[in-house]
Amino acid sequence: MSSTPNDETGPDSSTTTTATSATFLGLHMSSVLMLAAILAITLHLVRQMHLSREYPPGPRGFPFLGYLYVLGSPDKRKLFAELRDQHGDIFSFNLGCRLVVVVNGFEAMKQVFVQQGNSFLDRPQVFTFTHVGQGKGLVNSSGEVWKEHRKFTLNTLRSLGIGKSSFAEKVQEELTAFCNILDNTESRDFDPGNAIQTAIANIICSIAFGTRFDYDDPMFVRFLQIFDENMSISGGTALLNFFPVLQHMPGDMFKSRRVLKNVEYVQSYLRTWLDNAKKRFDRENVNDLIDSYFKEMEEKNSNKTFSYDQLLKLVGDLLVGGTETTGTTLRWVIIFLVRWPHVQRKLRQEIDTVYPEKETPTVQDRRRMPYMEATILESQRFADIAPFSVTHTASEDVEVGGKVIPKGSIIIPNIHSVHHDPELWGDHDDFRPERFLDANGEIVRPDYLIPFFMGKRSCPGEGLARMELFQFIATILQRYEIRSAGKGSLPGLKGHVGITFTPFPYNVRFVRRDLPPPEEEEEEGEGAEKAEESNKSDKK
Ligand code: HEM
Repeated sequence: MSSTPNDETGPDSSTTTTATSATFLGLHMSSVLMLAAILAITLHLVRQMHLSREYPPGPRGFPFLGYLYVLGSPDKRKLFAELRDQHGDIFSFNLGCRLVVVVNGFEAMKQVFVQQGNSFLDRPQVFTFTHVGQGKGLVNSSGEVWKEHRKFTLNTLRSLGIGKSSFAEKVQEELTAFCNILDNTESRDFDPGNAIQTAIANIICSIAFGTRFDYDDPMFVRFLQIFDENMSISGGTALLNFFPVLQHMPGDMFKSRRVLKNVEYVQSYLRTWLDNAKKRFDRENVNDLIDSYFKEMEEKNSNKTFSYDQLLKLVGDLLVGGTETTGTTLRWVIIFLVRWPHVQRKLRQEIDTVYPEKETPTVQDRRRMPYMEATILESQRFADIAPFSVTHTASEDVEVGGKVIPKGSIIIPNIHSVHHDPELWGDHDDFRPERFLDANGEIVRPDYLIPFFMGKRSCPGEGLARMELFQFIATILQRYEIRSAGKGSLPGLKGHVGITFTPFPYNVRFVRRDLPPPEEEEEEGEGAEKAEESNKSDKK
C-alpha cells in the first residue's frame, strides 16, 4: 500500500485501517529517523568545520573516517615531512573518532613538551595503552600511577649504580658471553640480531631480578620470540586506537587478539619470576629492582599505587623499553661501521691508543674517547630508531601558537623531523661523526639531539643505554674487525618503520683481530673501498 500526503495528517484519521496505520507509522518513524540522522550529520560536520578552524591546520579527509590516507602511507616520515611543508610545524588531522596532532621541529617540540609539558604528560586512552598496556606500569600509565612508578624507577636505577663502574662490571660479564657467540662464528657470515637482543635483555634481567639466562635457554628463547613477534605485529592494532568498533570484528584481522594473547603469555612468564623472587625476598638484602619494589610495598612509603600487578607491568616495560631500543641501535651501528669503514678504522685506532695492553674498556674512559662518543651520537641521530617517540595526549585544552590542542587528542612527537632537519644539521643524509666534534676534537652535543626525547617523560633508561652502547661497541671493536658478508654484500640502510625503525636482517663477519685472517678473506682495504663507493649511490 502506498502512502498519500493524507497519511501525514497522523494516526487519528477515522478512515485509516490498522494495516494502513502500521505502514504509516513505519514510514513516519523511518522519515523521522532519517531526518534525525541527516540533522546529526549536518551538526557534526558544522561542528567539525568550526572546530577544525580552531585546531592546528591539516588535511581533514572524509567525514567520520578522517584522513585515511595516513593509514596507507608506507613511510610516515615522508608523509609527515610533506604535511609539515604544507601546514607548518604543528599540524593535525582527524582519524576515526580521534584528532591526531603531529608536532615537528625542535622549537615546536620544546614549546609543547617542555614549556607546556605538564599538560602533555599523559598517554591517550586508546587500545594500545588501555588494552595492550592495561594503563599500568610506567610506559602506559598516566597520573598518580605514572608519577610514583617513574620516581621509583629513576631512584632504583640510580641506587643500583647504573652508569657507574659497579654496574659496568655486570655489562662486561654479559659481553664475555656475547663475544663467545661471535668467536664461535669463526669469521663466517652471521646475523648478530638475536645474540644482541639476548645480551641486552639479559642486562635488564640482571637489573630486575639479579639474574641472567643462557643464550640457548629454551624458555628464555621462546620468551624473547614472543616479545619480538609483538613488536612486529602490534603496529597493525594501531587502527583500533582510531576505530575501536573494529575490535569486535570476527576473526583476528588486525592481530589484536594475538597481541593480547602474547601479552598474557609474557605476563604469566614474568609472574613465575616474580613469585620466585617473592619467596626469596629478604628485606635486609635488597639487590635488584624487584626486591626494592617489594620493600617499598612492605614499608608502605608514600606510594599508594604500588601493587603486584603494577610491578608485573613495570618489569615488562623495562624489558620492552630497554631491549628493543638499545638492541636496534647496536644493529644499526654495526651496519654503519661496515658501510663507513674509515669510521671503524678511526675507532679501532682510538681504542688501541687508550687501551694499549688490551685492557677491558670501561665506561669511565668515555671522556678519553671523543671519536667513540661522536660515533654513538651520530648513530643515534642517523638511525633515528624511535622516529615518533611514544604518543602523548593533552590532559586539557591547550593553546599553542594561536591554535587549540584539544583535551584527549593523540599527540605524535616527530623526532625524525628534528634529527633530519637540514636547517639544523646541513648534510643530514650523511653519516659523519665529526659533526659532534669541535676544532679541538672535543665533543659538542647540541640540545636538538633528542633520541631519548625531552621533558618530564623522557627516557628513564638513557644512562643505561649510553653505557651499554659504549661498552658493546668498544669491546667488539677491540676484539674484531667487522667486515661485510661473503662476496662483499653490504647490509642495507633501509628498514621497517614501526614503533621503532629496525634494519632488515643482515649478515656480516666478525674477524678476530688477534688471529691471522681467514685465508679466503679479502683485504680490508678492498671491501672498504667498495663500501665507501656504495654509500655515495645508496642514500637512506
Ligand atoms: C638507545 C636506547 C633507547 C632509546 C633511543 C630510547 C628512547 C625512548 C623514547 C623516545 C621514549 C619515549 C618518551 C616519551 O614518552 O615520549 C622512551 C621511554 C621509555 N624508555 Fe627508553 N630508550 C632507550 C633505552 C631504554 C632503556 C635501556 C630502558 C630501560 C631501563 C628504557 C626504558 C624506557 C621506559 C620505561 C620508557 C617510558 C617512560 C615513561 O613513560 O615515563 N629505555 N625511551
